Amino acid sequence: MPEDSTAIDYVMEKASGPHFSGLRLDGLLSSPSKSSVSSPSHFRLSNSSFSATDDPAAPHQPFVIGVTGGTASGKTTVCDMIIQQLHDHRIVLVNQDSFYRGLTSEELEHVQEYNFDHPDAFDTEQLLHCVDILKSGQPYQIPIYDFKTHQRKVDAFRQVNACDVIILEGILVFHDSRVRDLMNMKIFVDTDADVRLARRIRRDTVERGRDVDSVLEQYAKFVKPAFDDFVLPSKKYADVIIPRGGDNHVAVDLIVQHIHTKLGQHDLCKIYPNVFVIETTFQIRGMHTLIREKDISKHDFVFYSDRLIRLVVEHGLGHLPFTEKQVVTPTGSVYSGVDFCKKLCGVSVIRSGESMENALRACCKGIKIGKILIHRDGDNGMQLIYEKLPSDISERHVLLLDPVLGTGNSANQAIELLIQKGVPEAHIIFLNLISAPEGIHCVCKRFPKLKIVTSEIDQCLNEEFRVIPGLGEFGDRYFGTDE
Ligand SMILES: Nc1ncnc2c1ncn2[C@@H]1O[C@H](COP(=O)(O)OP(=O)(O)O)[C@@H](O)[C@H]1O
Ligand SMILES: Nc1ccn([C@@H]2O[C@H](COP(=O)(O)O)[C@@H](O)[C@H]2O)c(=O)n1
Ligand SMILES: [Mg+2]
Repeated sequence: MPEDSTAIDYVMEKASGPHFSGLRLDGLLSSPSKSSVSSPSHFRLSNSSFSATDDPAAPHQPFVIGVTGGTASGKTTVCDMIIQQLHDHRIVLVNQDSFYRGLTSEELEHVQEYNFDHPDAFDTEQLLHCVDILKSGQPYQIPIYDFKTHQRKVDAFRQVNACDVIILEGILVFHDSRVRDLMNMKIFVDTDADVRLARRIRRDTVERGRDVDSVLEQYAKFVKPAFDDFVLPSKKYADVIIPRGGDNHVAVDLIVQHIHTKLGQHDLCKIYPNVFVIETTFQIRGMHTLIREKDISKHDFVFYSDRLIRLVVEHGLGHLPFTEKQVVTPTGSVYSGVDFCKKLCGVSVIRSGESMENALRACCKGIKIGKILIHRDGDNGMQLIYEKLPSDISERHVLLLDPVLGTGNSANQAIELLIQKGVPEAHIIFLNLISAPEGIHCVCKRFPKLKIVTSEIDQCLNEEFRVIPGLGEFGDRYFGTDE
């Protein structure tokens, strides 16, 4: 909607700007703000609030973030920003509003007298139950609340599934200690009361079917007193206070960074249980450092790539089924061991996948290796050009070889072909050195039963669909065609 410079909230937004001195991080950042003398820190990150994920005994507990603040302070806006920036994680937003009790017909007749800002207006037991269920890894059907009718929808729900991060947002989520105690991080969105009132007038008249008089009346009678009685006193529980809500990009970025750190680097493995990143060591990091350097010699690039490929191949082979086998040792004793899976083949995606064939041959004597060539036709349109696969491939486990997983489009095309040839999805292991998160999402969403084994997950793809930081065109560097 275009900004109307005469609208009351536009005037208030503009007026509020200079009154805030920005953010302060205790012990990390400080601003010469005048507020530092008289008020508590505007922005505080507390380490103690991350006990759930710090506890190694509870590695799969979702990280719970509570977001509160007065009405129209920008809670939902801040949550949306966090969700957008934490795109690598499975996140669910649970709004306290969804747990408003539906009004009885008698209450509806006197709706102007109903206090929607009092803790009793919410079914907090049900909210607690919802978070409990989500924390146990099960889905939950969240009610859908209608602010126009003051009722919940009778037979419609919003299903939310198990997740890594739960964001719990609402005016009174810090009020009840049982709800507060569920949270690993507590955020208070702190926006001037006059800005909030202006926003609320606009929102409630545009979206919630109210007229200006009723909004002002409700505000004076219930909203403001409840803010003073319940919301503002809960500010003391906050780990992070965000002045100016969604306008405060610096604060939101810092929060997101902090959550990223607390969740660890390979959360994609938690999202997709079939993604395996080989355990990192300084040797592995050292080899990655070498092959990623743009000026490394071709010889060294090949040497260290081969070493890494060998590790990925060995790790991938570890995911194959085996049968038990006993042998007699030269001492005459019996050793109870296992026998390798015999029905196996490799398939390399030409050309860079061919760089992985030698490592596979070195590990699996006489292994059959097929080939697939996919032509990149625009950004998404992949075209299969050539395939040569073992005729009995449907009976084999397949190690699909491609050193870099970028968008996932060509990988999906190759996997699709293998499935068409009768290979069960669960019999495919996709091996690569470097994966982009976008590629992992793309492949795992479409083929959840397939396994991916990689040695590092990179940050992202850039606008040209290249992996960042990545290592450039692997095939050109490996086969020396970039010179
Ligand atoms: N920084 C901002 N500048 C202008 N308008 C905003 C800003 N943040 C939120 N709004 C608007 O104010 C209203 C209330 O914001 P919202 O995020 O829904 O607040 P809350 O969830 O705290 O009630 C919404 O209509 C939203 O579009
Ligand atoms: N039927 C209802 C239910 C709630 N409200 C008001 O909503 C506010 C909470 O939502 P925010 O997005 O603003 O946090 C709260 O202040 C209630 O007054 C309502 O008006 N009608
Ligand atoms: Mg909201």
